[in-house]
Amino acid sequence: MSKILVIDDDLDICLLLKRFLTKHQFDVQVANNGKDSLQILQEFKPDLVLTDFKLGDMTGGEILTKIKEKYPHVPVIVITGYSDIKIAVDVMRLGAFDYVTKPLFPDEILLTVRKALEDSQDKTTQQTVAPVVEVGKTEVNGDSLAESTKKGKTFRFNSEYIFGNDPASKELYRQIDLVAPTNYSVIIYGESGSGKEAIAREIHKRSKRRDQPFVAMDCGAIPRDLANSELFGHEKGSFTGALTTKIGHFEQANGGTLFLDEVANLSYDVQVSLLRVVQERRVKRIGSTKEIPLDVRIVVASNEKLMDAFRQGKFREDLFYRFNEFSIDVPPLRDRKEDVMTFANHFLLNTNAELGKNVKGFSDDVIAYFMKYPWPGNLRELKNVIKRATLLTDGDYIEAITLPFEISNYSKLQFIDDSPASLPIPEIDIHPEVNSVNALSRKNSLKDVAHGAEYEMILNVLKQVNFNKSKAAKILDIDRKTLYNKLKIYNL
Ligand SMILES: Nc1ncnc2c1ncn2[C@@H]1O[C@H](COP(=O)(O)OP(=O)(O)OP(=O)(O)O)[C@@H](O)[C@H]1O
Repeated sequence: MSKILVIDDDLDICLLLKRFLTKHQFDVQVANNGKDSLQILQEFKPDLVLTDFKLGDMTGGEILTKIKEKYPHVPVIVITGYSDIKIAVDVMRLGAFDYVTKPLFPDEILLTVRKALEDSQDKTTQQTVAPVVEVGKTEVNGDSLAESTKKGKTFRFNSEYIFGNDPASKELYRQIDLVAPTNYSVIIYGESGSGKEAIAREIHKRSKRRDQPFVAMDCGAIPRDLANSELFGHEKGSFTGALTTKIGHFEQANGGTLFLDEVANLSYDVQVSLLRVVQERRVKRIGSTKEIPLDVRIVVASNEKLMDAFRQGKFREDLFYRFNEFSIDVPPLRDRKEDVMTFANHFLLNTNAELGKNVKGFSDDVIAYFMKYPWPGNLRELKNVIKRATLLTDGDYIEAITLPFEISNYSKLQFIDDSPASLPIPEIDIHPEVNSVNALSRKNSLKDVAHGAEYEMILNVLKQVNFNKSKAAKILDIDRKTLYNKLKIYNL
């Protein structure tokens, strides 16, 4: 039975999550603040942590960093506020496995929890990903999918790679095709969630090493003092706390590919050791004199250009040149607009299979919103939006009401007015429980019209004063507290 630690300062949420997860055969403990959670972590040794981003005594970033310092292999799922996509991007950078947004939906939580546990198991057994499943470019064949699900053919969520049609994507895949069969080291640059790890796996799958292990290490999430032993391994008793012998990632990846995500985060000392291992193609576990010959292809990823990092003295120049045999720039999703619906359909297909649903596609409004929105969290954000929307959809098509506020109101939230002709904007859904399908039936009530006018007024004033809340409250002739309450209600 997998063990889960739930951290939230809201006792009701803790209770609900505990009940729900226990019902699904998990062993659950809860903590209501950061300090207690660290204590429970040590004693309970959970397989997974589900934590709210805002705790009374610590921020989500702090708690995440602390967990990752001590328990780098424990996947952490962060619960974020409804429209906190920037926070979501940040927590992913800090090493969260995934994030779920409020309001919480049990099925979504369960899906993410299962995926995280499955993924961490995969990592410990060092298996490579499931084979690529070819899917149609823009159409979702719900029936055949439901059929295959019925027949018990399993589609692993998140595990299939698809190719887009945007010229930027075509160029990207041409480069993958070129470099994959070689033994070159590769640097993959791209924003968070843009698909760097997916590309590294694809390179591995298309190489002669495909039957050997693919090992991924998130250098951003590993604390400095653990990085050496994670990479190179250690012998039992070689330092305090080395209770057993550990095989490092290099050895685990021997014959295959080692993927170092966020490589610029490795400390300078670790970079020195890394360079030695890469040059000599031999590794020694910490505390051992035995040299183990290596045949490992290295693929690294970084958010920032390594050339800049070495110019700033953060990254070793010689290591940069070792890795830079080939480099790939992954375009952000907003720069490959032609692919948005290809990926959307792909994620819908997968989510349908996961949930045993048969949602056929997207309404025209949704497609228009998707094309307009800049997707700061890239493919990861798109995937999460679709997971949630599919869950909320009872009909055949995903409707705008199931989208997060910041997507369905994106144009309204911009300073520049968009032409209404270019994007049909339905009424703003003013309720925090925007995802609730019931909200649809309330759209024409007098109360909603009043709320709508209030919302517009507040938003306009906020824009005028560049979102300075004190000034806005003054102009609106309300006190700051009232303004804050209204911002909360309107999810602004
Ligand atoms: N070509 C693709 N086809 C299908 N799914 C994809 C593709 N590329 C990325 N994804 C999915 O998008 C999500 C984000 O991708 P990935 O983890 O590779 O991004 P990343 O750039 O490595 O993120 P980070 O910078 O946070 O490490 C994953 O769930 C991944 O499965």
